[in-house]
Amino acid sequence: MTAEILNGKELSDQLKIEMKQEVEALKQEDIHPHLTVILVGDNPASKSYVRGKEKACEITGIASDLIELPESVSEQELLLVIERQNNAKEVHGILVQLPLPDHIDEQKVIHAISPLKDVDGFHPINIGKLVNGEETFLPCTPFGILTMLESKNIEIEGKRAVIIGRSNIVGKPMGLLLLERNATVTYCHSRTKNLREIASEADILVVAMGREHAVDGSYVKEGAVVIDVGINRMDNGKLTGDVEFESAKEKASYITPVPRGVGPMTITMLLKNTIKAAKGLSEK
Ligand SMILES: NC(=O)C1=CN([C@@H]2O[C@H](COP(=O)(O)OP(=O)(O)OC[C@H]3O[C@@H](n4cnc5c(N)ncnc54)[C@H](OP(=O)(O)O)[C@@H]3O)[C@@H](O)[C@H]2O)C=CC1
Ligand SMILES: Nc1nc(=O)c2c([nH]1)NC[C@@H]1CN(c3ccc(C(=O)N[C@@H](CCC(=O)O)C(=O)O)cc3)C=[N+]21
Repeated sequence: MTAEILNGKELSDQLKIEMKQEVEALKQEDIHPHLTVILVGDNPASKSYVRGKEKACEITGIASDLIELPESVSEQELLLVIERQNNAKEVHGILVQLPLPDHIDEQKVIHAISPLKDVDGFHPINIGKLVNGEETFLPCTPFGILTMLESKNIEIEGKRAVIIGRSNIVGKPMGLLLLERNATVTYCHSRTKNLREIASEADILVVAMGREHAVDGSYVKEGAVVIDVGINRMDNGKLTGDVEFESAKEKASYITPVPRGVGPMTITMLLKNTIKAAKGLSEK
């Protein structure tokens, strides 16, 4: 089998056209969706993601502010900046770009963001809702992956899903979302034994390890759906995933490329959550 490529860039572009119309309609009702992105330090990768987010906001007509703080900013000062955004009526969504410098407690910062403006879906209240299967802001990367699966009518119910990676922002919420949709979910991580054996039982294999080409075709069951979340910069400057694309493609039914796979969908779901926040707050 040779896989069909799940083009996240193309799907993102389509969704952005729909969102642009939705934003225009909201503006008629005097609701102006507005996202604030807070960037600490000048990590080049973070800067590049943030630029992507600003561009996507511009395309869809969402207002975006970027607050850049120096690497040396104190935790207290950052918390104050967040508090101000929590209280700013015109701001619907707040995103603090991760990772943060070592002297700042990431969890403390995530706790400080109003759950109503937590468009990343990282606040413990929103994670709790996700665990309970209640309506909430879905974390953008898993939400984007789900949207890609749905766009191809890929069945989830009853399927065996294997997630490699258990981070709070990707692996864990991904498993919860698939479980909610009645998949049988297995989490793998760095202490997992027989990774290849477990992975090759998956109907849906999600790889979020942050290790260039750690998974190749020998980990993929014939006909499986392979989702590559990894973003790794190679020595030649190009981006590549956690999956060795060529050999995995020969066995999969669907596969996401890197770049132009999951990454663009993550940003698009951020916009979706911002629109949702704008609608929610306006109802109050
Ligand atoms: N496309 C997108 O939109 C996004 C892409 N990313 C990318 O996805 C990747 C993962 O990100 P993130 O979840 O934040 O990463 P983390 O580094 O937080 O987590 C990596 C996970 O992979 C596991 N892992 C590492 N090595 C192995 C191994 N040899 N065998 C099995 N499991 C292993 C770790 O296990 P343990 O817990 O035991 O340490 C951990 O759970 C990165 O490349 C990141 O850049 C991230 C966010 C969004
Ligand atoms: N609070 C917070 N929320 C996040 O959602 C968040 C974060 N912090 N920190 C870092 C990770 C990573 N992430 C990506 C977003 C888009 C692409 C993306 O668009 N990638 C393009 C390539 C972009 C390029 O060429 O540089 C692609 O895969 O095609 C990748 C990765 C969001 N993250």
